[in-house]
Amino acid sequence: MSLRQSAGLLARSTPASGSTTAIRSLATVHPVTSAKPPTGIVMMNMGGPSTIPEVHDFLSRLFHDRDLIPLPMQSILAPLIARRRTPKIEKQYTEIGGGSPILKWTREQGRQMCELLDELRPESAPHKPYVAFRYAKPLTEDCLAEMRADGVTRAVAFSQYPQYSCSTTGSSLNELFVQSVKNKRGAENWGGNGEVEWSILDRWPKHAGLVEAVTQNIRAALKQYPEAKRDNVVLLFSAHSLPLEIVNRGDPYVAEVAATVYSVMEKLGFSNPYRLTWQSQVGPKAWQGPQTSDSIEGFAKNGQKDICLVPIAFTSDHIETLYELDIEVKEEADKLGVDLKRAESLNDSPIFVRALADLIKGHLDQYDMTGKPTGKQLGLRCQGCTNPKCGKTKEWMATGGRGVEATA
Ligand SMILES: C=CC1=C(C)c2cc3[nH]c(cc4nc(cc5[nH]c(cc1n2)c(C)c5CCC(=O)O)C(CCC(=O)O)=C4C)c(C)c3C=C
Ligand code: FES
Ligand SMILES: [Fe+2]
Repeated sequence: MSLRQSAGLLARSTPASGSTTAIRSLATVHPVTSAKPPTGIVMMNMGGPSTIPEVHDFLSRLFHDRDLIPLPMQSILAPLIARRRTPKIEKQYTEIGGGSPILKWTREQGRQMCELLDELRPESAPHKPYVAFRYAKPLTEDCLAEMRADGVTRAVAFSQYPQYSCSTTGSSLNELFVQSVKNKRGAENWGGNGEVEWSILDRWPKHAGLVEAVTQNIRAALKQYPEAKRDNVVLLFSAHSLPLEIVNRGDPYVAEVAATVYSVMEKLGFSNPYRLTWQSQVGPKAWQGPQTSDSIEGFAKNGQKDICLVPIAFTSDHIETLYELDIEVKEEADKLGVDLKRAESLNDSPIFVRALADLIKGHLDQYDMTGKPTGKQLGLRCQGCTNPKCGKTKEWMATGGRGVEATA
């Protein structure tokens, strides 16, 4: 299919369901040269260690993040936990081929998305993908430095988590705020005083292209079961769990994951029975359940032995699909006599890449029309939020980046 044909498909699809918020922030840029600077599309995600020697630093950054895991005496405990956990996690990344593929897939998704966007929306072309990972390179500060070198003056912060959690997208946005403030201070040292106009695409749990891409992967996985059994295979949607204390303070993630699942099932015409389960709990606290592995055991005991796993809260492969589901959970399922298969992750699915381009096009159109500095949903703090960083980030967004130093 040509890019133009793809663009036609996109034009017919539903407008972006993600909320669009916009901020204008002062940040450092080089003086703009005669060539038009690119529109920056900043792909925000947690990242993963691309190689085994990067595992320790990845875990160390992760356990230092108070937006994800608030620990007592964080600066003392985080390095200890990271060091203790490193050998086990190194082994897991070794078993899945020597590292996380998340950077490879993000770059590929970004490249194809921007190629499409240049055709779909010439008025904001050229579009350039930038990667801002929270715990692995390239980090937010690396991303901002690259944008500065390219002379970017307009950028979209694009969360790669379809469903919003304050522990994931919220953490990335808080980091973008912190690093942008540093960048602004850097600007004065550099003598530059350019302006980057930011807008934020923070969630897209029911986007038609996302739903269609997941649905296609489920249909392909179901084809691997004998026809006689196919319609009764249980679709077991599996998402990374959240500690209950985060759910109970009002985090929207669990509800938004459920919204994605229901949209996918609607698209499938409720062809199969299904459940939503939760995986990857870490540590002794209570987490959202039921757990994916317990669910398989329970279904097996009740005589349901045909199960298809569907990863639903992450858009590319990672340790939780390639190790936890494909190795650990699969081994358990085999012992229980369960015929367990898995729908592929979205990775470089052409429908998914078109969905990404469609999301950004809808977002840019909406921003150009409304120019609104903040979206309603992103502006609302959780009812149980006590994290001052969330307030400052949202204030920064709500004031369109003005008074950025005062709030830092
Ligand atoms: C939507 C996805 C994710 C949510 C929500 C999430 C919350 C969350 N995670 C931890 C702790 C850890 N997560 C780890 C790895 C990891 N987490 C996600 C996704 C979500 N996490 C992914 C995709 C990955 C793997 C990255 C890759 O391989 O590319 C880890 C490190 C691995 C380990 O030590 O087991 C930890 C720790 C918490 C505490 C949390 C919610 C508060
Ligand atoms: S924890 Fe949700 S806004 Fe702060
Ligand atoms: Fe996680």
